[in-house]
Amino acid sequence: MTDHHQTNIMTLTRYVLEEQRQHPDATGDLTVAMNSVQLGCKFVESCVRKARLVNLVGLAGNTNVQGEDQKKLDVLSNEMFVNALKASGKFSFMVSEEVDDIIFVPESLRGKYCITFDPLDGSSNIDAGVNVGTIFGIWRLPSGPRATIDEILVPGSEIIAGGYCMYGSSCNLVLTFGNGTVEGFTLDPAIGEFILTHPDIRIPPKGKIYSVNEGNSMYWDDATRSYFDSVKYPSPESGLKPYSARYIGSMVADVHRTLLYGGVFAYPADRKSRSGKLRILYESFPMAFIIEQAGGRAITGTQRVLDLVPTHIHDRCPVFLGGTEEIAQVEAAFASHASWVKGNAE
Ligand SMILES: O=C(COP(=O)(O)O)[C@@H](O)[C@H](O)[C@H](O)COP(=O)(O)O
Ligand SMILES: [Mg+2]
Ligand SMILES: [Mg+2]
Ligand SMILES: [Mg+2]
Repeated sequence: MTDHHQTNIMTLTRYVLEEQRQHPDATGDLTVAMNSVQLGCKFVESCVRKARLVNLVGLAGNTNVQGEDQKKLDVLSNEMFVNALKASGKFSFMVSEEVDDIIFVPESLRGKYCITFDPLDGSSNIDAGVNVGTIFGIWRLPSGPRATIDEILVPGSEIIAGGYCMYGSSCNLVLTFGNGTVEGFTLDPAIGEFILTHPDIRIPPKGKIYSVNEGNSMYWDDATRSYFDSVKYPSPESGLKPYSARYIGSMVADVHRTLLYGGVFAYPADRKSRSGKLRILYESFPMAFIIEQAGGRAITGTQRVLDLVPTHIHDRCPVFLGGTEEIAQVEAAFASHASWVKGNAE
């Protein structure tokens, strides 16, 4: 290293290659697959930066399977990811938030993985220039190119890689392969490479921030209300201070802050959205995987998120994720209001 320049840098590609070397039977397929993910993220990052200047803000004029109005950037990001991922030759099929059905890759380009992704998360924020992101999960298909959809309608714990990229004041890609570490990379726009800047991220067991759309609180169940009341109005005897509230409305940004600073992020079920809002395969599972690998927990209120088995590709689930102490308190709130939950499930 010279005075100011680090020359032995850990890029994302180098990191993935080094991971691969830990596994003597590895074929390099995951490295190639990750390169196509990186390409998609760099493309979206570049589009997000110039969106206002090149008229990439606003609606595309279509709705997706969730009934959401697609933004121009939702559509463009989706197309970029689909093309880059297909071209890698490592995926047999894909599930995207923006595409109603499974995307099957042409036979000649099929590989042993499936990828699920939310190409642009938090897209309602895009027109205001607020942080957005991409979320992805990678799955090994036991039957490889001959796999059927059943091979990803499996418990979330079978995911093999999860990550997100946040297009914010900097562009950060956070990734785990499930070996108990979560690594954070920052894009150096000068060389177009993601550089390891946040090695081995650990979520604090207890934080000071809660993150939830409180505008939905009139629809909450008693367990959810009692948990959030407990962080806002700690009993005087406890000597605890109330938590601060932070809510951006981009899951990637809210989870990223929770991962780094600690606390709790939630999108609970409520009387309006009986399964919450976040989609299991490409929002809840990858984020739950990252949070668990960083030492935290992710639950629906009553169940570990990664124990869920979706029945449809766009299924949703409630999510509470954060530090171990916060999630133990959420669990306690749901246990003590179990009768409410049971009564409503019937
Ligand atoms: O579900 C999300 C949106 O995803 P999307 O833009 O559709 O990929 C999350 O990013 C946000 O956490 C969520 O949209 C915030 O929802 P509200 O609080 O506005 O209901
Ligand atoms: Mg959407
Ligand atoms: Mg999303
Ligand atoms: Mg999206």
